[in-house]
Amino acid sequence: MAIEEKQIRFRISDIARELQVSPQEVLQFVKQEGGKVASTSSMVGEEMRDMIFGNFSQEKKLVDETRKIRAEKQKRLNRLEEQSRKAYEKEQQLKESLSSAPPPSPAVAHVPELKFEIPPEAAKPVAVEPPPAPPVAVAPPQPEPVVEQPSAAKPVAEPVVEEPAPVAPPVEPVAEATPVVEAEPVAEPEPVAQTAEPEGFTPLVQTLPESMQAYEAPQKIGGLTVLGTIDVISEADRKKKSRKKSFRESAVELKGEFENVVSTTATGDGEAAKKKVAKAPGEGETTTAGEAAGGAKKKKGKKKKKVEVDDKVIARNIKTTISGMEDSSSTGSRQKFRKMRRMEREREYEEAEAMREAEKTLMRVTEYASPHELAELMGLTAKEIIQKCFSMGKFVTINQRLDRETIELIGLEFGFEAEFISEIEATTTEEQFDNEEDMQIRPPVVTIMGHVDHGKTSLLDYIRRSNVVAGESGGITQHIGAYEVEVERGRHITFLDTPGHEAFTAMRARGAQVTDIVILVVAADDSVMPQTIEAINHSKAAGVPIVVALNKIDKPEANVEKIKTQLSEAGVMVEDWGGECQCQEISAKKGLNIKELMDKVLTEAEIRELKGNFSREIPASGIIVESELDKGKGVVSTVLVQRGFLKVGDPFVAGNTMGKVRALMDERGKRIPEAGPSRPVRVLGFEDLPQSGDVLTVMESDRDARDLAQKRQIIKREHEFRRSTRVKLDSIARQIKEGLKKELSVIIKADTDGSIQALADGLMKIHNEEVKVQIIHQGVGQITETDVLLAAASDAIIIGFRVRPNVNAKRLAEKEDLDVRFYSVIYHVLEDVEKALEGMLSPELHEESLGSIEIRQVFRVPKVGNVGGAYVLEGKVPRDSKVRLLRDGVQIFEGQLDSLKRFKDDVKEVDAGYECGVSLKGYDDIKVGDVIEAFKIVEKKRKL
Ligand SMILES: Nc1nc2c(ncn2[C@@H]2O[C@H](COP(=O)(O)OP(=O)(O)OP(=O)(O)O)[C@@H](O)[C@H]2O)c(=O)[nH]1
Repeated sequence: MAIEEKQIRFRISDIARELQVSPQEVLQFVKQEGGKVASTSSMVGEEMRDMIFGNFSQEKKLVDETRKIRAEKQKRLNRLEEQSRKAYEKEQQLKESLSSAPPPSPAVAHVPELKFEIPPEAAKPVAVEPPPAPPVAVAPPQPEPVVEQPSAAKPVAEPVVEEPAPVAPPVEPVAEATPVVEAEPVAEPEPVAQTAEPEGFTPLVQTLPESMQAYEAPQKIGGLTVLGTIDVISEADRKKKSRKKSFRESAVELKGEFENVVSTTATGDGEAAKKKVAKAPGEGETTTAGEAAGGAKKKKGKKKKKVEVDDKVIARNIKTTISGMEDSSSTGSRQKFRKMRRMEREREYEEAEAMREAEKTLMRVTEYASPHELAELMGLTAKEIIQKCFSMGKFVTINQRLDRETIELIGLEFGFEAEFISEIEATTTEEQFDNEEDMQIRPPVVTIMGHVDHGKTSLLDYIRRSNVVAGESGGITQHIGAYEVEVERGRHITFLDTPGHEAFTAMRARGAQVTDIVILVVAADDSVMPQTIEAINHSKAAGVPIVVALNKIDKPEANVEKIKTQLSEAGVMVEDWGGECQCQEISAKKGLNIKELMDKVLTEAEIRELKGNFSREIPASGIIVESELDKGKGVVSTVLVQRGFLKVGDPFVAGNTMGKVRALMDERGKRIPEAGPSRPVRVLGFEDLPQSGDVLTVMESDRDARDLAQKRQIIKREHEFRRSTRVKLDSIARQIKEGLKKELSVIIKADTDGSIQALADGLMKIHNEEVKVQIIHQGVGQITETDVLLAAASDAIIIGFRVRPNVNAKRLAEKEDLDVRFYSVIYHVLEDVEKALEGMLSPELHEESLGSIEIRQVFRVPKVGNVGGAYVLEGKVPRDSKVRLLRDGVQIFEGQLDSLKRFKDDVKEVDAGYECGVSLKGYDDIKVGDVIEAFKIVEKKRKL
């Protein structure tokens, strides 16, 4: 256990998230696999996790693929981002270096031009003086300097230097500068420039006001755009749109600012500007602003265009790349999923086809059928069967009962596969078909379950007393095992008044599924108790929905939330907790909210659209709920009609007995002529006592009924006479080999929760390719009749770990021929199961019970210790036998008797029904009510 506790555990919901499937699905799977989990927040071990992954392998594959695609996509995005970041940084660097270093290399050519704006150098006045500027500018400098000035830079300096004071000059050069630039190549007079530069340039820059320096940047940015474009285009073709955009926007902004200044400074010379505009269309103001750029204009225009084109390309590229990635992740996976679904459907179809094919050659037959019966089933003559048997070396007569193997062989010879069914199944009248128009909504059949004292009887009593059909006096007084109540006008519910799950399971054990809905009563002032868990397990095993009734809410100590939590841990998630089970707080004693509870039951029934065949033409059928032998009336049975109408005078078979309906009575003892679907009715007229769960079927005639009943009796007798088909640990391997078993169902009863946990964990790990272990129920405490019934119904073995069955359970287990095993060492359990699955179970050490004694009084005897005044309940207890002391079915001590007396005399043994005095060797803490079980160990050879 210690080791297991250290194991890594995983939450079901986390696994589900990982697989991207519904947690409920995973929970269901874990439960199917026998995992002891209550809710999706329960934890499972590594092994179960692997099993889950195995089961949801397709989903896992899909998730992994999607994840891979996503990772790939992310990687590519990161790469893109990195590249664009680098490009952006590069641009920034360039921008900075250009704006901080005015006269550097190639672009420098333009830079000086920008300084034509020197006008502002005259600083503030500039702003005021713009108007005077134009005239001045136009007049003097325009012609001369322009022509002479070779490059933009030099002329700039010149006029400035030469005409320091006037504000206007600066403007002119700007205006001219542009044309000059265009004329650039023409310009020769370098010397001029040389002289001008040294004086004017430096100081100018230095004196430039900050604002102006800021304006320089835009100009360069004009160039920068170009630079940036080059870089961005070449390097960052996968640049992230947004970042690029922000950069471009900022550049445009700066440019805009610059243009404003320029346009305010250089106003008049529209023609030149116009020319340029014409040359570089679409640039509008930008082009006008670019006037200073002269010869660079063309280039600029071109480059601008290129930038745009490239931007589009980049945007497109990014878009395609991303959409491509999205495609592969979402559309791609969707396609895959669709493909998978299609394949799945195809597979399902193929399977169904194969099933249909197999059905054609399937022969449903009882064990020990005769050649005559086989011939009928296969559409042959009995002669053919007998001949075949002869050819196989078997000499049979027409009515001789054949064993299983022979039937299988004969079937194979004629191309049929034998499926063995019970005598009742075999003799159930042909398959019944229901016409759609005969099907009508029928009342739900409800069983109330819950722990002792949680209020089942009180609830049933209340319902019986109060919810009787309006207008009728008195409630239902007699106990008949089932009754129908009218909850509201026209809406009925049939209650199976067989509290506890014994009846429920007993019926199921006989193949009768009667209950549609289970009301699980839990006392809100108590907690979810062992029987509550049992009821949940039983309902789930039968696939019956549960409606929870949280009872005793009138009590101040009622804690509804606590119960809901415990229920969720037990695998019942109530609706307001997001589960599927409806839940109603009630007080059975005070009759609080019972109507609401009934409404919920009806809602549940509506959801399930419970329908019955209400045709009067078909032979009715029903289930025996309870039977008794009445001194005056003979056999009286409560029958729950399931199909058609049961009428007085109908001949019928019920299990192995038959009869004719002499009288029908309702729950109040009133005679009625007929009873339809979901109606419980008392039936008189049976020849013999039928068993709960037997199916009653109306036959054409008395004779038919008698024939069928006799046939069943014969088959049953043969069955009983032959071997049992119950699953046994020592024969499971054979059954696996024969393909009869695919899983070993186990019920664990143990002394403590810890033992159960350890056992369950250990057993869950045992599985091989052909078979797995499934724990269908587990609980603390002695083995009860309910456990035995559940084992019988589910064909399971019972493992008692340091616990024993009570007397009734023991009897029932013997009667049902169930394999109940007792252990006190976990390792032995696991070893036995493991070996059994491999067919290697060694000769079994079988324990034979000799008898049991109940302690009824305890005496303190000086020097001896506690001595029990006891009574032998059953068997014979020898003095020297091994014994175990049981308290409430749980083993407290195992050892030997110290003394066994009758009236102060030591005796060798005491028989059942006699009193005696006992003491145990090495243990004297005996208590009233303890049971001492005497047994011996015998070695039993393994059956094959
Ligand atoms: N206060 C209160 N007591 C209740 C309520 N329902 C039942 N009881 C009491 O709880 C006790 C047990 O109720 P039962 O109806 O006998 O319980 P049960 O589940 O049928 O018990 P078993 O038949 O022994 O399995 C009785 O004393 C009831 O009076 C309720 O709603 N409120």
